[in-house]
Amino acid sequence: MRILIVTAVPAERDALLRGDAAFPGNTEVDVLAAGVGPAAAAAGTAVALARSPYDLVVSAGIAGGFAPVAPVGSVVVADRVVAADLGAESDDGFVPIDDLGFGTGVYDLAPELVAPAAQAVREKLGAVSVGPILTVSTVTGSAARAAELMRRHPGAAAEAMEGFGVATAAAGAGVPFLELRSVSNPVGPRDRAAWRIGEALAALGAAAAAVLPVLAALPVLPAAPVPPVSPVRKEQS
Ligand SMILES: O=C(O)c1cccc(C(=O)CC[C@H]2O[C@@H](n3cnc4c(=O)[nH]cnc43)[C@H](O)[C@@H]2O)c1
Repeated sequence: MRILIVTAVPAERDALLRGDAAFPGNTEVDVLAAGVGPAAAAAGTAVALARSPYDLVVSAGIAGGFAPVAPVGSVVVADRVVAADLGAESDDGFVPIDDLGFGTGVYDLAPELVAPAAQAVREKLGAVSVGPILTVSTVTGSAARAAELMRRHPGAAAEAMEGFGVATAAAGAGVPFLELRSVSNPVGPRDRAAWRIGEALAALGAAAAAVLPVLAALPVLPAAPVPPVSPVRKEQS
């Protein structure tokens, strides 16, 4: 089993590398800090997958948590990732890219991965939230925006900036995907004093240490069909 974990920044990567985890001997876990935001995450993941085969891709890092589902210091396992600001504004509100007819902004994750990952975190840390994790390009900074996201995505657990990008690259390669986050701040009014990054990085490392041996012991999920990537050659006139 070869697992690629994609974080945004080196501090997240190092928290994952530090955590002690015992895998079966045939397991390899690589951790890539690909940059902040969905574009950097997608590009970094796609390059890593093009260079080397993996059986599973995990987007991991810190996140904002939606109250009361995911308090600061808690851990979230996504059952769905949503590109929450990919679409169009209109007089009637936000129109998701799915409704525009330009593809999808939603990936539902395999229950065969989500359930054992969540169970592993629950057993080790005592609690876990399972729910949609939103991917945004702009960090939410107001109560109004947080309320709007919760209205559009009932049950949303957390908000971060990379999951959908990593998931898109994984889907493009037919590789199963999971997102694992620890909560560093509440989603809501901007308040840098309220961030608990050290606490969140420690929780991330502990969660990964719990989850990785469980994932490594699972049967490899079959590769999903990949969408075509077919450039068309322009002829000289
Ligand atoms: O300047 C701010 O107000 C601010 C508030 C929260 C996070 C940031 C970041 O620039 C961190 C981006 C980085 O961390 C993840 N992250 C952590 N918390 C959140 C959040 O509330 N909303 C979105 N992303 C968050 C994210 O995945 C990035 O990798 C700045």
